[in-house]
Parts: sequence; structure tokens; C-alpha cells
Amino acid sequence: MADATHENSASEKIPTVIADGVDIVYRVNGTGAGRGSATAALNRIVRRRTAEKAAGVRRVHAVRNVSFVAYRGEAIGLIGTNGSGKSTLLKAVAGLLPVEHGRIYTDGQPSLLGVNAALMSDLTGERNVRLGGLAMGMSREQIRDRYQAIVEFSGINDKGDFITLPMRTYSSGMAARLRFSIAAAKDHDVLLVDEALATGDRSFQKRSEARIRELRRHAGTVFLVSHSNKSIRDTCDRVLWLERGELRMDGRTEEVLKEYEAFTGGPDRAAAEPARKG
Ligand SMILES: Nc1ncnc2c1ncn2[C@@H]1O[C@H](COP(=O)(O)OP(=O)(O)OP(=O)(O)O)[C@@H](O)[C@H]1O
Repeated sequence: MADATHENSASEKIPTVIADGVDIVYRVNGTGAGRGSATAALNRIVRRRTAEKAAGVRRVHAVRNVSFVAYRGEAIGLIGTNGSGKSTLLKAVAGLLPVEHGRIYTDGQPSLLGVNAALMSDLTGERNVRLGGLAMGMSREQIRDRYQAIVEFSGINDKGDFITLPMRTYSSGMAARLRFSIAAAKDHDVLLVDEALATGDRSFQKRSEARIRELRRHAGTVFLVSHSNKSIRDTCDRVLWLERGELRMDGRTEEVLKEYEAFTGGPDRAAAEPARKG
């Protein structure tokens, strides 16, 4: 679907993402006394840290001291039980969330699947393909050349001429497939995929996995968040395992999944709740 511009091998070891001691903290307002009052809001602005508690601001420390280096040509799986910080870390790599401590360096523009190509439900699939392409920095000519391939890849028209209907008429699976197809039409420096493979049916999943392998060959780095250990095995050669916001393991896919499956109690039981510790 996309041009093969240049081939790279992981052996060249060109870093694309460096996370150095990253901490990410969410602040949730209105969880206690003073909720919504003007004084509480003013407090939050003026005396942030000390006032946070008094103003009912709860801190959720979602990612703790995470460091890794990702290289060009790698496909890296992000695994961990529910709430372990995978999506949060992905958003921070995409530049959509600030880090509390530490730094994230990226080479090139990271694209979080589905966000960079934010689709509009009142516009037709066709318009969204074109706008999404422009939003990702493709030229009109490139979009024209790849339009047909994007639509075919998405499979949106398999059951009728849906691409000319507004996106609000699509099922959530169809919308997710179109988002993936648009995002995957471009060769990304760093492509961040969050559970997208879980949305389509089996044949679409197969196509997306093949496309991720292709994107890897064409130089980019791919991050994939998934609860399907099979998808991770089929797509990734390296895995980062996050648990309670901490990087518990970083290594070859098989090595990490073996430990992870022992922890979660078997293959693809990964969505289980982590054991609570005090
Ligand atoms: N917008 C938010 N505001 C406050 N806390 C949040 C927010 N988003 C996530 N969190 C918290 O941050 C932690 C990490 O959440 P995150 O969504 O990154 O986990 P995850 O590993 O992607 O989970 P899942 O596998 O369930 O998708 C959780 O404790 C969650 O409750």
C-alpha cells in the first residue's frame, strides 16, 4: 500500500524513542471538599502541590520511573494487566501527555493510531480518508494514489457502498478499521497502536498484522498495546511489561511472555486484575 522508501535493519541500532526515568501523574479534580468552588480552583492554580489535597485533587501516579530505548525497525509490544499504564505511556510517547519527571526523546513524528487521523462522524468515509491523509502530512497526490488501497484494506465496502455514507452510520468496528487503514497508509517514523488489532474481525486482524510487519521493514518503529498475547507474538520481537506503572521486564517476546503468562495464569488471560498490594 505504501512505498518502500528505504530498508533498515535493527542491527544499525538507530534510536527512535528514548524514555529516561519517566513518571506520569494524572490529577483528578473534584474528588473531595471544595469541589468546584472558585476558591478551590484558585487554590489549585496558586499553591499547586500543597493545595491539591485540600482542594480535593487526587493524584494518580500512572507511570513510574520507566526507561527504555527503542530502535528503528523494532516492533515492541506493551503488555501488562488492566490499569498498568500502557495507554498512558503510549500517549506520552505521542506527546499528548506531559511527563512529571524524566524525559522522552523521539526521532521523527510519532503517530498514535486513531488520534492523528481524528475522524469526523458527519463526514463520509471518503472525506475522512482524504482529510485524515492531509492531517498526517500526505500530499493530495499521495492520497489520490493510495485512496483505493486504503478503502480496500479497510474492507468498508465489502458489504455495500459504505465509504460514501457518513461515518456515524458505521459500526464501531468499521470505524476502527477505517482509522487503522488511514493511519497505516503512511510510513511512520514511530507508529503507536493501541489495541487496534482487537477491533476488527479475524481477517482484518491478519491484514493489520501483516501491515505492521511491513511498516517495520520500511524503517519505522511500531509500538503495540494489546491484551492478545497471540497478536504480540505474531507482531513483536521485543516486549515491555508494565505492572503498576513500573517496567517489570524488557526483553525478547518469548522470554517476557513466558514470565507474564506465569504471572497472569496462562496464555491470553492477561486482562485479569493485578493482585493488589498495599
Ligand atoms: N484520564 C485519567 N485520569 C485519571 N487517571 C487515569 C486517567 N487515565 C488513566 N488513569 C489511571 O492511570 C492508570 C493507568 O491507566 P492506563 O489506561 O494507562 O492503563 P492500561 O495499562 O492501558 O490499562 P488497560 O489494559 O485496562 O487498558 C490507571 O490507574 C488508571 O486508573
